[in-house]
Order: sequence, then structure tokens, then C-alpha cells
Amino acid sequence: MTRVHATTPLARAIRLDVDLDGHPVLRDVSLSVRAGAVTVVVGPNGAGKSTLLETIAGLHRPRAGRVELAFPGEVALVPQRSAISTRLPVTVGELAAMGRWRRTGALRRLGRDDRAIVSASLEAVGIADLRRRPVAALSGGQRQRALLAQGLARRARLLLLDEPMNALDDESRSAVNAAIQTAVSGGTGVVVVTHALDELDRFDAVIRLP
Ligand SMILES: Nc1ncnc2c1ncn2[C@@H]1O[C@H](COP(=O)(O)OP(=O)(O)OP(=O)(O)O)[C@@H](O)[C@H]1O
Repeated sequence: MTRVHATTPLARAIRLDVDLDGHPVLRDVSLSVRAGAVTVVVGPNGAGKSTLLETIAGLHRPRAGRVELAFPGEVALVPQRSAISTRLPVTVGELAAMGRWRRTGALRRLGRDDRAIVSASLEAVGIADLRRRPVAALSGGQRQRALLAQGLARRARLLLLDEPMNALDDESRSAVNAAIQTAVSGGTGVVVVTHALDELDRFDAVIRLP
């Protein structure tokens, strides 16, 4: 891994205007996240928080402004659990293992290192005991953590988390905070969307969407 200086922005969103289906969603929004730092995005329902994460991840093309990534391709977007089907026909372990696909290539056979990373990711969010369970048989909070495990398994330099603690119990919330802290300690830059700043043990910057 190339070393990244702690002050290097891993990602910058610069004066973004984003429309979805012709409707203005983001106007003049800027954000930056450094390696080893947490930037939080807050704002009311419909303010465009998910759209901002998706735009940083390259899913929407801004009509104005731009996104600059220090390491394009090193982005893990963890959507809200409502973004995936509750009937997804895979186990928790398989969902997390998908986080390694970019490294394992088309055959998708996990080597020992990949398997260790997947196990560590499941353990980090406290669902290692659920790895053989179908995703369809998870509670909402378990499903949210399974998605986070997949994102952690990617070991990307930039982690984009959409309401990762939504409706989690205290213990799960602590596990997610600890997982974020571990990633940050390793130099990952994290952008977190939340409705409640007090859910987060630490953050370095806050972006408020109107
Ligand atoms: N495909 C789409 N076409 C048109 N409008 C959309 C589309 N997707 C989202 N929107 C609208 O864009 C706005 C922003 O949505 P977004 O999901 O980014 O908000 P959010 O801040 O994440 O909301 P929440 O807190 O409810 O998760 C909303 O008004 C939504 O209705």
C-alpha cells in the first residue's frame, strides 16, 4: 500500500449540483475527507444525504461541480439496509465475501487471506455466528451489520456509510463504532450519514445539508 499523508484529502466533493430525474437534489455541496478521518453528513429526510454518498461513489454524474478521488476504485459504499432485497438468496458469509470479489476476480474463489478478511469483518460487527444464515432470515439490524461487513471486507481506502447505526441496539452500535475506529486507525477515510450525531464516538468534520 502506498502511504498516504494524514492531511491528504482522500475524497473531495467540490460545489456539487446533482439532479435526479430532473429534480434538483443537491445544490452547491462541498465535502472533504482525509485519510484516517471521519466526515459526518447530517440533514433532514430527503435532504440528499444518500445522493451525496452515491455521487462520491460515482453513481450519479453531477450537473455542476466535481468529485476528486485520490484513489479511484478504492471506494466502498455501504447502503442503507432498505436498499437491498430482504429475499436476497445468499448467506451472511456469502454477502460479506462479495466484498472480496474485486480482488478475487471472475472465479471468485477466496484464498486464505480473503477468508481471514471476511471472518474479521463479520467479527468486527458482531455477526460471525450468523455467517451460515440466509440474509432473508436476518433482522433489520443484523442485515445492516451484514452490509457493513461486506463494506469492511473490501478494505477500501474510502468507506461511505449510509446510516450504519439506524435502529441498532446499544451493543451493535458500539461494535459499529469500534469497526469504524479500527478502519480509521488503519488510515481509511470514512464518510458517515447519520440522523443522530451522538451515535458516533468520534468525528472530525460535519456537513449539514439543508
Ligand atoms: N431516482 C430519483 N428520482 C427523483 N428523485 C429522487 C430519486 N431518488 C431520490 N430522489 C429524491 O431526492 C431527494 C433526496 O433523496 P436522498 O435519498 O438522497 O435523501 P436522504 O437525505 O438520504 O433522505 P433520508 O434521510 O430519508 O434517507 C428526495 O427528495 C428524494 O425523493
